[in-house]
Amino acid sequence: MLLHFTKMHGLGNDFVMVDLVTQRARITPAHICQLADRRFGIGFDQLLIVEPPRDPTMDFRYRIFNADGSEVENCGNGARCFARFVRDQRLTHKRDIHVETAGGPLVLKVQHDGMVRVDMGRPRFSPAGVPFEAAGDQPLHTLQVGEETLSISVVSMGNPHAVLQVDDVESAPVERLGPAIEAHPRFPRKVNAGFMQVVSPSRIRLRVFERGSGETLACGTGACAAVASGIRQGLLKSPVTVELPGGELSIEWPDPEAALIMVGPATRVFDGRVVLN
Ligand SMILES: N[C@H](CCC[C@H](N)C(=O)O)C(=O)O
Repeated sequence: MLLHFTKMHGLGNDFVMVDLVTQRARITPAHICQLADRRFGIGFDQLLIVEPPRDPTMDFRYRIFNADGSEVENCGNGARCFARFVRDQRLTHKRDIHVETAGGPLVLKVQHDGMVRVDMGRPRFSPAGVPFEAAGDQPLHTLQVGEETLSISVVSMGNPHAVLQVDDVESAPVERLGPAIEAHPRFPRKVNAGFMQVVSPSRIRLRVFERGSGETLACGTGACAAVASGIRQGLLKSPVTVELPGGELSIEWPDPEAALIMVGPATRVFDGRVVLN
């Protein structure tokens, strides 16, 4: 069958968007891996599938799949692209969009300047909520990775994050430590590994080795997790500009009881049709 799709990105974190509101298709894990392949398929960091809502008070449901086919709970850059996509596809004319995700409901606002504002919900630090095997909740945990003893913070943004503070993101050993942290046995559902350099209380530089997709040019939930971790440790003060390899995000977390707010771009690249075998 032929499947219509749209290619989008949020600061270089790239997505294939599929509208299953006006199309009907059964997309299998094998299809997802085929479509993810940057030579034999289309290529993406995540596949985002838009469906009618299950909860009638919501506007849509959207499902998120990593390049390895795993379904996940939340995707910050993807949420912004989803909001732009449903308006471009004329599936809604709303600017304030309520969407169901596996990680819970999100409220998105498409601003008149084209940027998208996402209420990303509250960060959760309890190890059980990440999940991460640890005796209790604390700002920093030690994690043994081979010969190295790392000091990490753990945060759930609906999806799991480990944040490691580094002196310089450029020289951080992301290729080596990223996969080792991602698959560490103390993270029963694996984890996204963020490498955070604090530039000032209002600016960080960040690289993220994403669970199920590898290092990406940007990670929205990773930016939120890093800012929440930095504020909790007294290193940062809201609002914080997060400088990622693909560009900048603005993250606000005005107080510990509040939700994190992320504002950033969503870019449409091309529309296409793909054969699903
Ligand atoms: N790899 C992530 C999902 C995508 C998150 C990222 N692309 C973002 O913008 O938040 C995970 O397995 O939890």
